[in-house]
Amino acid sequence: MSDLILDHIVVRRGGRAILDDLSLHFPAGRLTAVVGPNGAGKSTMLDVAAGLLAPDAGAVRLGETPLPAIGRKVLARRRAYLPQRAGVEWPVNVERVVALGLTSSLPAFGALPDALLPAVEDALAACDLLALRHRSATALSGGELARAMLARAIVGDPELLIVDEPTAGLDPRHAMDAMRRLRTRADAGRTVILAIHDLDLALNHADGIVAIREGRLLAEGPVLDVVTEDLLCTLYDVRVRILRDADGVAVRFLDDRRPG
Ligand SMILES: Nc1ncnc2c1ncn2[C@@H]1O[C@H](COP(=O)(O)OP(=O)(O)OP(=O)(O)O)[C@@H](O)[C@H]1O
Repeated sequence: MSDLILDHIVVRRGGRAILDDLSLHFPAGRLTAVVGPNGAGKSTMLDVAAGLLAPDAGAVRLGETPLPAIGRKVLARRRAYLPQRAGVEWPVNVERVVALGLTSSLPAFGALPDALLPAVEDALAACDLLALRHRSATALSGGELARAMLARAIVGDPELLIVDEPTAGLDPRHAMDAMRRLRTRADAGRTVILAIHDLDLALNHADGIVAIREGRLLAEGPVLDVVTEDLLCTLYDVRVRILRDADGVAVRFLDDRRPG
């Protein structure tokens, strides 16, 4: 199992640096939540971390090995990446969508190869999709599709799992289930990175936090050490209360502009 290291990453678009000298360390065996306001650079950073976007400067390493030195096929086996707004263009059924996380080539119709079935069954069960396995992916609700996409990302049990907003559109039970799945992968030694706006989920399930604002690192470290009301206030420009009790942590944003 390998840590993922981002070393002085710069990405420029339209004449400005959208990632500005960003250095990060994502340890193996940890679930790290990447947080920050819209446009902070989270998805861009995940694209770089996944090896899908070459930075204008800096380097990414998985363990000791620079990502570009890992062959494309090997990298596809070692890491899974679930982008924001992942979708399905073709009316293939859910179990086939999930199986495509194990192999890049699969006939559009007919039974799945036996060798793929155990892992596909596990991923379908983990994401509460067994009852939907024969449904066309183009006929799923938004949350059901998000679960199918997460199942596809986890089905191969990759060493590096990068997921962008996997709980967006999920109801509370399925969102918590999704976080628990990611937690389980991290506990099994995988390097798990997720971008997320739901701070309650992030704070209650992640080990580490990376806070990014305007393409720069604002804070990084264990959740309990790093996340404070001051940090969240600086990150989002909103007053914040962090409430703690025996059930966990909750973040309340205080709307100063609320009428009345
Ligand atoms: N191809 C591009 N050309 C110009 N600007 C871009 C391009 N891609 C992204 N950006 C800009 O880079 C910034 C970072 O975008 P990114 O998608 O990484 O943010 P994010 O933190 O994931 O935001 P969100 O929370 O809204 O998903 C944004 O201001 C975005 O408009």
